[in-house]
Amino acid sequence: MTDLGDVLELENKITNHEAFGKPYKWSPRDFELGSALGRGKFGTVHVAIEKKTGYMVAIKTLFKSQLVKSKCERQVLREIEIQSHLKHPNILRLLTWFHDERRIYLVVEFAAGGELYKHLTSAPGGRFTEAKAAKYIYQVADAVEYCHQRHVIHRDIKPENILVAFNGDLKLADFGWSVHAPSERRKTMCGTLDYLPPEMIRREVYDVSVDHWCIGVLLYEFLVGKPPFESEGQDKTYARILAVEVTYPEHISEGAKDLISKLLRYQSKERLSLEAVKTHYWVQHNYEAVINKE
Ligand SMILES: Nc1ncnc2c1ncn2[C@@H]1O[C@H](COP(=O)(O)OP(=O)(O)OP(=O)(O)O)[C@@H](O)[C@H]1O
Repeated sequence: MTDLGDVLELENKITNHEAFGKPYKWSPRDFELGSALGRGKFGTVHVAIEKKTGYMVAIKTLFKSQLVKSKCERQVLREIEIQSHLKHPNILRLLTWFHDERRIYLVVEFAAGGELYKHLTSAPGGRFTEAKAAKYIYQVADAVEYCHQRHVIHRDIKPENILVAFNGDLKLADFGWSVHAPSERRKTMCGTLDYLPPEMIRREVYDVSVDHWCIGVLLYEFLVGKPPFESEGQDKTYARILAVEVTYPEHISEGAKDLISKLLRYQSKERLSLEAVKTHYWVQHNYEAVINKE
């Protein structure tokens, strides 16, 4: 099935969703809107409190006119459809959604720590300790493994798309680029330049293992403070990705290097499984150190 066919099928599902088109019981009046948490391409995110329960949430408001203008309606519908089915402690929960004439409201779990990217840039030396990086990579691998078991590829894993909960746990967010992986493998180019795997640069068909590559890039960025293939121009970045040209600063341990190098494999089939990431000796050893400290 083509990408478009896929999206149309999902759109059809949404318009047949029991909550769609009905004067749904949730409305903005159910929530006390608080301060703005940030701005995205299509609207603003506010912290809010559900009036009856006092439950704290985040509400993302999207303007329909802007979505239509940017031809992103389908992408957003896809994001809603996919995220509403994912229930995992390290995936940002979409609690409910509703819409009025002008806006779509997404009610999501509140992640009090904000973007992981900010945590990384403000950490000493702009990088995480190996213990923290191991905990985080375990949680991301567990969340992504859960997605893959449900045939969902995230395709855009990077620190900007991960939030931090009040208790310090990670919440994978931003499923705007994610897709339900059909049996046939896919060919669309997407994702962030620094995180693109070779098969996407070469515009070849790809599968869930694109996310394994991104977890390798993510771990490198956690430990070094910048992604491994970062270069001045796009062409240079592409060339370095295709050559899998990775250099490790001296402070990176052998265990971390071993794990990164087993994820950053040109051949997608050779990339370590997510189960193997979680049980990798470097992750286990360092994650235990964090648990004992907490
Ligand atoms: N659930 C949440 N809890 C806490 N802060 C959030 C939450 N969701 C979003 N934010 C904050 O609001 C900002 C904007 O989020 P949003 O998801 O709209 O945009 P984005 O992902 O940065 O951009 P884009 O529109 O390109 O996807 C985020 O950068 C983050 O700081």
